[in-house]
Amino acid sequence: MSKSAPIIYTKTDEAPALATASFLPIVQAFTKSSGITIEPKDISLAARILAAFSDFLREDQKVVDALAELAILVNKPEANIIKLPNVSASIPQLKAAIEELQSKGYALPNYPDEPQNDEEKSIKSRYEKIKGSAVNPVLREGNSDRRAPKAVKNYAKRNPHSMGAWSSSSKTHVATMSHGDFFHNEKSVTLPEATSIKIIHTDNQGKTTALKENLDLLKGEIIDATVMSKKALIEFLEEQVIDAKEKGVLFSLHMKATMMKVSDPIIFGHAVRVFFKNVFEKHAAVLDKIGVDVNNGFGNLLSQLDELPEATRKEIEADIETDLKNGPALAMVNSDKGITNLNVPSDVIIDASMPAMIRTSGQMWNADGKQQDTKAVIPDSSYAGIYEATINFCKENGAFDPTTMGTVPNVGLMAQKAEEYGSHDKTFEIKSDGKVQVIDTNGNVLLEHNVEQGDIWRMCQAKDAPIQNWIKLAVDRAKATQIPTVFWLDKNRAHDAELIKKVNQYLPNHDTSGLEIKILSPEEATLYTLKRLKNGEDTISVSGNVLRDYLTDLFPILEVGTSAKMLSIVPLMNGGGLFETGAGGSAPKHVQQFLEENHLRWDSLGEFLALAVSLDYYGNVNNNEKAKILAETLDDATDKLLETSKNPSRKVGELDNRGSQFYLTLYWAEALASQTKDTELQHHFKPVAEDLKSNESEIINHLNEIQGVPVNIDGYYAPKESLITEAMRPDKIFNDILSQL
Ligand SMILES: NC(=O)C1=CN([C@@H]2O[C@H](COP(=O)(O)OP(=O)(O)OC[C@H]3O[C@@H](n4cnc5c(N)ncnc54)[C@H](OP(=O)(O)O)[C@@H]3O)[C@@H](O)[C@H]2O)C=CC1
Ligand SMILES: O=C(O)CCC(=O)C(=O)O
Ligand SMILES: [Mg+2]
Repeated sequence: MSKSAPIIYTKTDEAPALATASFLPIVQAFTKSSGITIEPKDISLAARILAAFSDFLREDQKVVDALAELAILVNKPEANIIKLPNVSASIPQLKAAIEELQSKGYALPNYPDEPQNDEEKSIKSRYEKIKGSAVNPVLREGNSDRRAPKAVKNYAKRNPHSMGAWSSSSKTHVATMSHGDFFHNEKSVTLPEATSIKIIHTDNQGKTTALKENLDLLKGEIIDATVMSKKALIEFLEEQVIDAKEKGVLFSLHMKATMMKVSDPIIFGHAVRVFFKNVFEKHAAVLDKIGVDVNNGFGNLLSQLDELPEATRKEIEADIETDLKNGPALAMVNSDKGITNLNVPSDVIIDASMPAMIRTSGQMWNADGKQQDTKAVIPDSSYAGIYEATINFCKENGAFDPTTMGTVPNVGLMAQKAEEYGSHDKTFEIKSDGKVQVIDTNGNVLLEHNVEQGDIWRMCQAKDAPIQNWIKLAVDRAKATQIPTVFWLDKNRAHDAELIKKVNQYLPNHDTSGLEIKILSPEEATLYTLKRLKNGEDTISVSGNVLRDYLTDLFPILEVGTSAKMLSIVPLMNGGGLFETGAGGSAPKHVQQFLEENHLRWDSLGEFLALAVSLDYYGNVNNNEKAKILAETLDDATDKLLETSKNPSRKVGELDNRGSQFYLTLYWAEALASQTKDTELQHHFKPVAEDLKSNESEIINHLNEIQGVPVNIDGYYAPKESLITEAMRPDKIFNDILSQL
C-alpha cells in the first residue's frame, strides 16, 4: 500500500482545544493499525502569532506557520482536514494573547494601536492579518453543506432542550436602518470579461487617493459596492437609545465584529459613543489624549481610566454612571462582573447571540441578572429582517417545539472569500467628503458612490466558479433528500439580483425534474421555512455567505439546542475535503467553568461526526476498506452515544467531555469488535472493548470524582501542554487500555 496523505486534525483554542487533548490520542490509537496517520496542525491564535513573528523569537521558540501550510493543502485533491472552531480574535483578545506569550518569555512586539513609524506600521499590519476571522476564510476553498444528522434530530425529539416560552405581548423587537445603510446603498455588476480594477477616492477639491490598485477580477465575477452613512447610522443609533428607554426594554447591539473585522468594529464604536454620549462629549480631549478607542469596545475606555489623575478619573466614572442611569438598561454579558453588551465586541456575536435570545423567550440578561425583553439593534438591514420575521412568528405562534419541529439544512456560498466575508481588504473608513469609484483598466467606472467623512465604504466579490459549484451542491442536496429547496435571494437587492441571474442561468444545467426549488427574499424565505418547520416539515436553505453563517446557528439552536451537533462539510473545489466540527464557536464560557470546577461541558459530537465523514472520505480516496469500517463503526458509536444520552452534562460532578469521550471510545471499540467485515480489526479491538467495558464504572467514577476543584493549565491562549494533558487525560486505566492499541 503506497503511503496515503494524512488526515489533518487542527489544534485550535479554548474548549475545542481542551477536548482535542483528550480526543486526538484516542483517534490516533484507533486508526494506527489501519495505516492512517492523523497529523495535528496547530492553528491556535497563539501559534499564529508566534508564526507571524518568528524573527523576534529564539531558535527554540520558533513554530511553523501551520495555517500557511494548510492554505496550500486546501487547493490539493489529497486534502482531508478536520477543522475545529478557533478564536477569531478581537483586538482585546489579540492583546491578551500577546501579553500572555510575552509573559512566557516570547519577545513579541506590543500591538501598536497608533503606529509612530514604519517599523510599528509593519508590526501592526502583521498583527492585522491574525486579527478577527483569519482562519476560516483561508481554509474554506469550497462551499458549505451543514445539516443536523438524523440521529441528532431524533435525539432532540426524544430529549428536548429547554425552550423559553414566547408571549404575544413580548416587547422584544429588531431595530434596523431604513436608509443610508449597506443594504439601501448597494450597487452591483457582473463582469462580462476579466479585468483589473482600482478603487479611487476623490475629495471635493478633486484630489484623488487610490484605496486599492491592481485587483484582478475574473470573467463572470459579481462585484458589488456599498456604503454605510455615518450620519444616518448615528441618527439611527440615537433614536434607538431613546426608544429603548421609552419602551422599557434592554438595549442590545448584535454585530459580527470578528468576521467583519474592518466595518463592524467601527459601527460598534459609534454605538458606544452614542450610548455614552455625555461622557464622550464632555471628555473628548482627555479620552483622545490617552488613546481611548471604543471600536474595541467600551472596555477599552474602562481599562485606560487608570492612566488618568484620580480627580479626572472620578469625574469620568461619575459621568459614566449618569449615562447609564439616564439611558436605557443595557443587556449584560455577565451581570455578576458588570460586563455589558458594549464592553467587548467579540462577546456578543450575532450568529450565536440572536438565536440564543430567541431561544430564551426573546430576552437577554439585565444588570440584576434577570431576563428582560430586548431591543436588538442590528444597524444594517440586509439580513436583520430574518430575525424580525422569526421574532414576530414566535410572538404569534409561541416557541418552537423541538419534539415536533422539522429541520433546515443549509447550502452556503462560501468559497474563495465570497461576498461580505471577503470584503475586509476592500473596506475603508472614508477620510473626507467626495466620491469612491471602482474603475477598470479601460477607465470605465463600474461602481460609484458619493461619500462623506466617516462613512464606511466596501466592495465585495463573488466568483463565477464558486457560484456554479454552490448551485450544483444545492441541487445535489435537493436530489439526495427530496426536500423543498429555497434560494434566499432578494430580487430588490443589487447583489442578489445579479446572483439570481446566475441561478436562472445555471440551474438548467442540472436535472431538477421532480425537485421543488424556489427563489424567495430572505423575509419571505424565513416565513415559508418557519411555517413548515412548525409543522414538522423540512426545508433546505440555499444562501449567501452571511446567511449561511446566521442560519446555521439559528435553526440548529432552535432545533437541537446548539450548532455544535451539526454535520458541517466543505467539499473543496479542487477535490479534497474540509470537515468542520459543528457550526459554532469555541465556547469561552466552557473554559471558565472548566478552570473553576474541572468540568468541561463542551460536547464533542461535532468532532465525532466530522471524523466519521473524514474517515469515510479517506477510505474512498485511498481504497482503504479499514478506514471505511472505522467510519461506519464510529457512526454506530455516535448513534449509541445519543441513544444512551452520554453527552456531557452542564453540571459539575456529572459526566463531562472526558466521560462522554470515554463512552464514544467504548462504543466504537465494541462496534469494531462486533463487525465481521474485517476480522483483523475485529480481533484487534476485541480485547480493548472488553477492557473498557469491565473498567467502565471505575473510569467514569474517577472522571466524575476529580471534579469540583479549580484546574491550573498555566494560561488561556497558550496553556502548558503537559498540564492540559494531565487535566484532560487524568485516568490511568483508560490511558493504559488505549496504549495497547
Ligand atoms: N468555526 C469557527 O471557527 C467559529 C469560531 N467562532 C469563535 O468562537 C468564539 C466564541 O463565539 P460565540 O459567538 O460565543 O459562539 P459559541 O458557538 O462558541 O458559543 C455559544 C454557545 O453555544 C454553546 N456551544 C457552542 N459549542 C458547544 C459545544 N461544542 N458543546 C456544547 N455547547 C456548545 C454554548 O452554550 P452554553 O454556554 O449555554 O453551554 C456556548 O456558550 C469567538 O472567538 C468566535 O469568533 C465562532 C463561530 C464559529
Ligand atoms: O470565522 C469566524 O469568525 C466565524 C465563523 C462562523 O461563525 C461560521 O462559519 O459559522
Ligand atoms: Mg457562525
